[in-house]
Amino acid sequence: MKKNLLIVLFMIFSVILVSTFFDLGKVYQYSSIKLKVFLIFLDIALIFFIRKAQKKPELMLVSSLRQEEKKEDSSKTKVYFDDVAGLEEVKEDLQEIIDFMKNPEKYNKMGAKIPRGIMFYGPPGTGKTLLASAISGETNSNFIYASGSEFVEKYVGVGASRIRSLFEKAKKQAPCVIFIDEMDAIGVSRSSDNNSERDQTLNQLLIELDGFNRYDNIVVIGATNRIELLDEALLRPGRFDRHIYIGNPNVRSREEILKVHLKNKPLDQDVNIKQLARKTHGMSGAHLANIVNEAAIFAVRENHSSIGNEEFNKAIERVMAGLKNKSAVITEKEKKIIAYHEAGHALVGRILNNDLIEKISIVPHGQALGFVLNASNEDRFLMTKKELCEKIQQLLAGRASEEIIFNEISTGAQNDLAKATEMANEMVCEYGMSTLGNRTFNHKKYSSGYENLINKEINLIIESAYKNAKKILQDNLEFLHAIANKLLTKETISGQELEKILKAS
Ligand SMILES: Nc1ncnc2c1ncn2[C@@H]1O[C@H](COP(=O)(O)OP(=O)(O)OP(=O)(O)O)[C@@H](O)[C@H]1O
Ligand SMILES: [Zn+2]
Repeated sequence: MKKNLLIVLFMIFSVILVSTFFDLGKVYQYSSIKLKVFLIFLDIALIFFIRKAQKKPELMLVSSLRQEEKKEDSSKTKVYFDDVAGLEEVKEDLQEIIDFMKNPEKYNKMGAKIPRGIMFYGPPGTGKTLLASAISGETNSNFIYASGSEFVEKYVGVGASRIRSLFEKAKKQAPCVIFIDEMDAIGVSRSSDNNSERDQTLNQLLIELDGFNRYDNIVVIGATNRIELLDEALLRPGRFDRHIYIGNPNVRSREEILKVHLKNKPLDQDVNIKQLARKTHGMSGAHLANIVNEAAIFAVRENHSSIGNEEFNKAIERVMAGLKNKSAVITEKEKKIIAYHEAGHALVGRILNNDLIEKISIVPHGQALGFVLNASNEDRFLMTKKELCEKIQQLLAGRASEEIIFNEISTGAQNDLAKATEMANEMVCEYGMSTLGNRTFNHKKYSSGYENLINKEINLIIESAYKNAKKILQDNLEFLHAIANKLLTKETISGQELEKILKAS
């Protein structure tokens, strides 16, 4: 505001100054040299003040704090865990922190330090901000919102001083939850480039995190879509040492989220929320909230007294059209291919018993359209040749399953093939596990005639693993169908549910 006023004054005086040189009628008949000099000085002074207003960190700090205050005002309507649908495991995980904030004496008496730095990571719009503000709601503490990008400045030291004032403010408002969204804006690995402003900001944040054990009752929550970019120092014990993944919702959670957002909205009787949840595969909570809102707007526009299926369909279409990540929009046919692909990985993995299987999912996760999560039952330092071959079989089982069921293969196995090739290459070139003998083939320290032989060995390992995986699946086809069908209806299956399917079929 102040800067704009200065600019307007500058322009007015400049116009008067210029006009004094052209003796425009009687108005300026007194335009003496003195007046001209006075106006020139005035303009120079104004330029000086405008530049100062642009540079002055304090001014910017005040404006950023005002922004923060605005955000706080808007968050005055408290959010509770009930407003966050799904994410049951995460909420359970957070109970301990909530208990600590409610009864700090209980923990202090035992000398127990609760992890107070939490990092939420995962795709955008999945409820990270919502969850953080629900923690403040549940503990009846203040919520301080900041975004990493607010601390990114050209002028060295400004970001660091904003971090300092953020924590000072938190100390004054304790008990409170500090939420820093877009952590990657300040927390990217310091070695990646030479940016001394960002390094100073990050260092200041580390200092505050280390110092804040002394403060009472402050929880700091960071959020990022890209945890792998963050500086390791930030994720170390005592800092953001709890890392909680918040992924896209599965069909049941989507139903719950839709219900939260449809609360208090008039619906046509034939609207089926379960069906809406099925239609919105791959969408985040933010997309679902958006769909409900769009549908309500459509209904108002058409003068309906309640929201009907037609409005929901239009809203889904509109939100899907706006999606940047088109991979999130998956057709029924693709969903089926993904389900059989993941079922293939899980079944071969389970039968070979490489690792216990913790979760199978066809909910998109980053670039992957589905995934099988192995729960390693023990830390492994050694792997046998047989185990490595079995791992490759599990990797190739996704494609094998697609080939068996659809008589066709898809691009979905790209990553699996890359990993399998890498493992086979290591077996031949690093572990001496091929007919080429107990030797390595590293750093080109071998004659060029070996290149062909190495390739042949890698191909042999991969071909035989693929054949084995296919045979396992063909011998257990009923299980494959059962797992894939379950995935199509539920989208995620736990390890225990997998065991149930295998027993029942
Ligand atoms: N689990 C959920 N339950 C209810 N609403 C949800 C849920 N997840 C997301 N939403 C809706 O989506 C909106 C955006 O979510 P939020 O801002 O918390 O996402 P985010 O993970 O912080 O996103 P980003 O990574 O882009 O900052 C919320 O305000 C809410 O309306
Ligand atoms: Zn795969």
